[in-house]
Amino acid sequence: MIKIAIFGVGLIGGSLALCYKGKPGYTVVGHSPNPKSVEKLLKRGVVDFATTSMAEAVDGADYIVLCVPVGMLETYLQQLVKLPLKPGCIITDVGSTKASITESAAALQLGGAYFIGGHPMAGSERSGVEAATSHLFENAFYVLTPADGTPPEAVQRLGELLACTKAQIIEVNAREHDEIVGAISHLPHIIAVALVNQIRGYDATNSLYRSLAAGGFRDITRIASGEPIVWRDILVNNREVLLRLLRDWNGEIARFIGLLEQSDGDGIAAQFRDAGEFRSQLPERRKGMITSLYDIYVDVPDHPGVIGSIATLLGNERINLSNIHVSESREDVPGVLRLSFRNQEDADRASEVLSRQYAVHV
Ligand SMILES: NC(=O)c1ccc[n+]([C@@H]2O[C@H](COP(=O)([O-])OP(=O)(O)OC[C@H]3O[C@@H](n4cnc5c(N)ncnc54)[C@H](O)[C@@H]3O)[C@@H](O)[C@H]2O)c1
Ligand SMILES: O=C(O)C(=O)C[C@]1(C(=O)O)C=C[C@@H](O)C=C1
Repeated sequence: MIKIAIFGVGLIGGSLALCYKGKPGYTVVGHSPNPKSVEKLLKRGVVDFATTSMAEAVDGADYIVLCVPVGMLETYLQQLVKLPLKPGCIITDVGSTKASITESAAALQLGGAYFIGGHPMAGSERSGVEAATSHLFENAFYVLTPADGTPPEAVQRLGELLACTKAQIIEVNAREHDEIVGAISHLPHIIAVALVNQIRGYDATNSLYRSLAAGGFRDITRIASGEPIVWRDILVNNREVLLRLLRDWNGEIARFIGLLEQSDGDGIAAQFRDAGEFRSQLPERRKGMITSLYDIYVDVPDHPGVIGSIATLLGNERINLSNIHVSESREDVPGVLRLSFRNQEDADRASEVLSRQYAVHV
């Protein structure tokens, strides 16, 4: 039996737990310092066992996964290595920054255990175990940041464990990770929050701002609803990288101010062209997505239950849906659903079944 101890069973810890819970050969133990949370975890059935005791959680554990906010990682690691750990035990984390924890771990005496930093490039603006799902990591990149000197066998063992997440494992240097993820994740979160707060200020004296806020504002600001403590810790931890990125951001904004001052329409259009071209090259369907999915598009009327009836039609034919995305959800406009399948055969069969009732495009 492989024992996995998860510290901090929230969105990410809970989603990881669900990847193993109920799979033969695995036992998942959840830890929380709070007895009420322990009760909740057991009640929700996210873990096999839950405890407030660190020692009990790590006793005999083959893997320990730290899923607490970045600001708590080092403290947890220091406490853990004082406990008797199973020889060969692999400790990993899921923190959104990697340099500081990887460097702290390298400076600690881990006994017979190994630390390998980890970061699944998937998540949500939601938080807590209520938002956890076993599919969260499917097709996403999962970054590992082993320090120099970590035995390759240990990295391989962790990769084998994480295969259950259906994510694509990739090794990246911890500092390079923080530079890149600072730019593609942390900076966008700052921009989203700053933008929402700018509009919040205008809305304070005229609530038409919130009333008229439509798709564009929602699309760019979803991530402004991230969990405040989680994001506080990430930004403070990656402060130096972010200060550099924000100075570059000021340059981008200054460029727009200049173009507008000059009424330089061609310059503005060129900015949109360059951005659109780069954006069209991003993996489209989901952050970090790497494997191809096979898509079909279905026009659907805007009424409740339509997604359920499509899922039922597919379920009746035993066609597995991998992903579903609502492309248009305004009240007055029929929606377009993008349905993704694992292979062309499933996509073709789904197309045939659904086209009996709906307009289907491939
Ligand atoms: N949210 C995302 O999109 C995302 C994606 C990838 C990685 N991460 C990383 O995953 C980790 C967890 O984030 P999350 O989104 O699951 O957050 P979450 O709030 O859903 O879960 C955090 C968990 O840690 C516990 N916790 C919070 N503060 C604690 C403290 N002081 N002491 C002990 N436990 C504490 C909470 O009770 C909860 O169980 C963070 O390090 C974050 O950087 C987040
Ligand atoms: O999709 C989201 O809501 C996320 O914020 C996920 C996201 C990201 O920025 O892409 C956020 C933090 C992570 O550490 C990894 C992924």
